[in-house]
Amino acid sequence: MSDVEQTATGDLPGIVVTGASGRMGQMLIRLILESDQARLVGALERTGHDWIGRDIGEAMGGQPAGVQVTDDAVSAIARAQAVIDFTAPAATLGFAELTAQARAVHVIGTTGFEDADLAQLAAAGRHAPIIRAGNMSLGVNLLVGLTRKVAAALGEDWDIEVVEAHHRHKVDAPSGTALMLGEAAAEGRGAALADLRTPAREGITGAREAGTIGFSAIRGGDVVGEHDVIFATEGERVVLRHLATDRAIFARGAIRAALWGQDKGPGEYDMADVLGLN
Ligand SMILES: NC(=O)C1=CN([C@@H]2O[C@H](COP(=O)(O)OP(=O)(O)OC[C@H]3O[C@@H](n4cnc5c(N)ncnc54)[C@H](O)[C@@H]3O)[C@@H](O)[C@H]2O)C=CC1
Ligand SMILES: O=C(O)C1=N[C@H](C(=O)O)C[C@H](O)C1
Repeated sequence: MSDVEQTATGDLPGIVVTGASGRMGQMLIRLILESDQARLVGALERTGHDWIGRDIGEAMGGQPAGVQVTDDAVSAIARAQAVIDFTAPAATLGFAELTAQARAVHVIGTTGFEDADLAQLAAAGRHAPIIRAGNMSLGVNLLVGLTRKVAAALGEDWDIEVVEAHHRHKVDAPSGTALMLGEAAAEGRGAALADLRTPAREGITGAREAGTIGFSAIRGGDVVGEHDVIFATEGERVVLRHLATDRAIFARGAIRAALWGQDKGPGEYDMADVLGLN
């Protein structure tokens, strides 16, 4: 590579990918290596993972990428303008402290947070931009707006149910996307989801309580992600549906968010901000 090319590449925002060997981690690394708008400056995995010390391109079965997989998050994040993080809640909370210290953009795709975790993320967001969404795809973020509108237009005699399906490896339920859709439906009804949410049903549950929002989760095979918001009343149903068939939709959204965040101040943002849907 010539000096001119090196300088041009060096000016691009440097991105660290956490959970580098994961389903989303590998997809992100592939797309960043192909991108002419960002460069890969780090690939993080958990301590003890057998990819630590290997070139990430080779570990993924391809050409060398010139970036070694590491568990040294402090050093990797110190080099980053953005960290894209699809791991697990405990790991993400640790990375949020480091991105706050490094003043790097933290793009969080991880799902399954408890309320206390979200309070910790809010604290980190006072030092650097955090962009978090349970789903980074354009389609789902459009569906969120539609769900809010339909819920606002239909009265309480329309029952709302969110049904989702994912691959057999998924560890959290309801999915982050299902919760986004449920929150949008609740907002449309002028309420908080916590006040309307009905968890998964089993046994003699009694009849459905009017005005509540129900959740059901299916797990199996290699389903990438499917979400239905069902509005049901006597005699008719409206179903809003999103089907994901390729994880690239989430990775493209996350990279777009990392670039969008480069000139943003500290704060918590979501994909509606990134996509200009607010
Ligand atoms: N917001 C969105 O658009 C999407 C969110 N997700 C979420 O992203 C998360 C990950 O999903 P997948 O990639 O399918 O899971 P995965 O299990 O394939 O990958 C997670 C990776 O994180 C790594 N990891 C765990 N702790 C770590 C640590 N402390 N340091 C570094 N690496 C660590 C694991 O070793 C693993 O390689 C889940 O919470 C999932 O729900 C997934 C797809 C889209
Ligand atoms: O774990 C997954 O795979 C996915 N997780 C996100 C979620 O919890 O909604 C997004 C997508 O549905 C895939």
